[in-house]
Amino acid sequence: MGSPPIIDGGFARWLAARAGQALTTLRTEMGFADPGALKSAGDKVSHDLIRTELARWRPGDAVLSEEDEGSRLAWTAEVGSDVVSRLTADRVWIIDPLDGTREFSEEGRSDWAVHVALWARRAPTSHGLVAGAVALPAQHRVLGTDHAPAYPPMTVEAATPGGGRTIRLAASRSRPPVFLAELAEDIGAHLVPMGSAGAKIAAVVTGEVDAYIHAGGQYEWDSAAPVAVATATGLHASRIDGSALKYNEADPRLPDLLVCRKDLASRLLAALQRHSG
Ligand SMILES: Nc1ncnc2c1ncn2[C@@H]1O[C@H](COP(=O)(O)O)[C@@H](OP(=O)(O)O)[C@H]1O
Ligand SMILES: [Mg+2]
Repeated sequence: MGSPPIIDGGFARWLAARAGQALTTLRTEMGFADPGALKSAGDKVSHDLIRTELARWRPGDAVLSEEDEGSRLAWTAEVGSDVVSRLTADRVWIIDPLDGTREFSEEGRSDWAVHVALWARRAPTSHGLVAGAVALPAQHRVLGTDHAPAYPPMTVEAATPGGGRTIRLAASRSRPPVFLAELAEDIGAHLVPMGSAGAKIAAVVTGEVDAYIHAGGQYEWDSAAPVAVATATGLHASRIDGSALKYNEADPRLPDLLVCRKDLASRLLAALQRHSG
């Protein structure tokens, strides 16, 4: 095997793709008879692969991974030195080895992903993410900041003044925000249930849906890599109150977000203000 790309964006794509291949192989080998075992094995195989490659190729960088012990804890004096090291590090890889774990364990579903993002202290962006890749192995694609996808094409109806195409809103198929059905009805939007934050943000990036709204709980690794890709593409990404998404915070909880086409952001933020309070 040759060396991976030196540039961080290319390296993130390489790493996410490799983990995605390992997950695809695992799904084939294990089958779907025991979903619990498949989920656990998937988390472990992908996490171990990513951890090993990061230790080998980026030994000086810190890592925040969903599958690390204690990763969900906010930093306090009692929490171990791993957490402290990422808070003083200049570069931190934020990893979700398997996003959409539930869907990964269901035969025929392709809405699961591998997330690899890099946060840097001296980043020019407010979210601090400088590279990222989202592998969607069952969709045979990897989206990455190294070759940021083109901005999603505007439909003919949306481009027509007064054109009233229904907004397509992606949301969690298992844990949608409690207020979302009402919000959708208010703005005449159509809900598209889907698993995995990465798969939903990828659907916004490719123009399959117009927006993704989440609230009620999530962690930095659920959105870091897909938000890096979405913002590199030029899409809007923020908290649902419009404030900036922040990564590598002492508390890794990042419970809500809005990712959407720029032209929809003010309308959706106004609707969120009416419904999410
Ligand atoms: N209320 C909640 N609290 C914590 N995590 C949540 C959550 N709702 C969604 N998530 C996480 O966000 C990711 C996407 O969720 P969903 O598929 O429902 O949209 C999943 O990541 P994992 O699959 O990595 O656990 C899920 O665990
Ligand atoms: Mg996740």
